[in-house]
Parts: sequence; structure tokens; C-alpha cells
Amino acid sequence: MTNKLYSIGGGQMAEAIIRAVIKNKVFDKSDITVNDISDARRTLLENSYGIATSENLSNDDLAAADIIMIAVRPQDDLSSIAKKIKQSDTKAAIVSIVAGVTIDKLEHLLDIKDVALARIIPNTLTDTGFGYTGASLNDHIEKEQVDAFFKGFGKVEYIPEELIDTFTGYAVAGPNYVYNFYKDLCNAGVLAGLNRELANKLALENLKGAAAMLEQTGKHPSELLDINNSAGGVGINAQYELDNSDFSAGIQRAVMAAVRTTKELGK
Ligand SMILES: NC(=O)C1=CN([C@@H]2O[C@H](COP(=O)(O)OP(=O)(O)OC[C@H]3O[C@@H](n4cnc5c(N)ncnc54)[C@H](OP(=O)(O)O)[C@@H]3O)[C@@H](O)[C@H]2O)C=CC1
Ligand SMILES: O=C(O)[C@@H]1CCC=N1
Repeated sequence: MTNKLYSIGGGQMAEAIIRAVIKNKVFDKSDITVNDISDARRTLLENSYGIATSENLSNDDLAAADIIMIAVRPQDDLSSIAKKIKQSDTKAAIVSIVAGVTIDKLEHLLDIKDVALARIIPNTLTDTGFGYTGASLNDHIEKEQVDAFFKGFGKVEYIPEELIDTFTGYAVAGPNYVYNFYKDLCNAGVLAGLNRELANKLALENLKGAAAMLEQTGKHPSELLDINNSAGGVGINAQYELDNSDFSAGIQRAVMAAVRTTKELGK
């Protein structure tokens, strides 16, 4: 890809995306510029990736960009950013990664006729090649304008916009649920007397192996549990305690809270 990427906001998520697209050769570092109000972030990005940065939104950079990524937080000054994009006469496709903020709101803020716009929610597993980005496109953008960019930092699922908040709370926050499960499982091993290193190693192996079993067999987890839980045995006794706990509802409440928060952040 010989296009130019201009990111407004150079925080954690923008950095993860930029690191991946450079590594996967979707953009050359010389074709990426980041605008960020934080001196510390600009210095870090310049030193770590050899990309250009700017403190102020530059007309020239906006006009030269093929893709402008809006990567600030929902509570940051989106309307000033949108105003400067409008004033720049850019022809770029605009990609917003801002959680919760709708295409309708972005179109309204940008106020550019027939603006090519994608609202995405990137995953946080960009360094691994795993993890889906959820993407919704407005009526004025072609998938080809952004598809290679999105695939440069993982997998992409194009979804109707009404699903994107759910996608955010369930799939993009998804690794957080798994990290929590892993942490608690490791602690259980330590509680039972294993040293930390061994407990962590065994839990990680089981996490990867169980994921591979689900993928390779295509079986429902209940079928795999039936195989593992012998009559009156170890597994079924552990199962009884899990079934008797808040385990399932706790996970489901956490996902619902994440979806709810995504919707509230965008208002
Ligand atoms: N982190 C994640 O896991 C995910 C994040 N997202 C979305 O990505 C977006 C960014 O999140 P994240 O990277 O974590 O946040 P960060 O706080 O790490 O990054 C935001 C950056 O933007 C800078 N900034 C704020 N206002 C402006 C402005 N007007 N012009 C230029 N730069 C500005 C901030 O500077 P300063 O700190 O000085 O204000 C900061 O460096 C959010 O909208 C979030 O919803 C989406 C998916 C996953
Ligand atoms: O919590 C956050 O801000 C990000 C957005 C989606 C998931 N994590």
C-alpha cells in the first residue's frame, strides 16, 4: 500500500495499530503521521517507530492523507477536530475508532458532503494476528478504500452499525474477560499449593489447548465437559461448585455493563 495515513490521536490504540501496519508492511513508516497534543506521546512515537508527528492539526497533512484515523477518546474535543478536517478540503476516507460515537454523529460533526466514513472498533490483539475489528461503513465509502488497512492489524468483520456497541463490549473487551479468567485460575493453582510459575504455565497451556479443542472438534463445550467429567469424579465435583456460584451470571453481567457503557460514552 502506498497510501498515506494520518492519525489524530496517538495513544495506546493508535500506537498498537501503527505498530502492526508497519510490521505487516501495509504502510511504510515514512507514510504515517500522527497528530497528538501530548509531547510525551509524540516523542515516544517518533523514537519508537520513526514516524512523523505534529502538535497541531496541519492542513497539508490532512489534505495529503488517503486515510485519516480519528483516535482520540469519546470525551475529547471531537467537534474541533471535525471542524479542522472540514476546513482542510481533504478527500481522505475518515476512519473513526472512537468507541460509542455513531456514524450519524460523525457525519453531523464533519458536515462534509458525501464524506467517506468508516466507524470501526479495533481489537486489542493487534500484535498477535488474532482478534476481530468490527467495521461499519457509511454510504459513501468503498470497502476497498479501507480493507487492506483494517487487515493490517488483525481480522475484520463488517457488521451493521446497530451491532457495533455490542461488538465492542463483547468482542473488543473480550480479551479482558479471558485475562480475568486466567488470573483467577492461576491464583487457584497457587492456592492449591503450586508455585506461581508452574501454575501460570499449566493454566496458559490449558487455555490454548481448550481453544484448539473447541476449534478443531467444533463441539459444544457441554459435549467436551461430558467427556471430561467422569461419574462421581474430580471434574463433576468442580462443575457442581461452578454451577452453584455466580460464575456464569458474573461474566454475563460484565459483558452487559461493557455494552451499556459503550452506548453511554457515545452520547
Ligand atoms: N484502548 C483500547 O483498548 C481501545 C480503544 N479504542 C478507542 O480508541 C480511542 C483511543 O483510545 P486510547 O488509545 O486507549 O486512548 P489514549 O488516551 O491512550 O489516547 C488518546 C490520545 O489522544 C490525545 N488527544 C486528546 N485530544 C486530542 C486532540 N484534540 N488532538 C490530538 N490528540 C488528542 C491524548 O492526549 P492527552 O492524553 O494528553 O489528552 C492521547 O495521547 C478511544 O476513542 C477508544 O474508545 C477502541 C478500541 C480499543
Ligand atoms: O475500554 C476502552 O476504552 C476500550 C474501548 C473498547 C474496549 N476497550
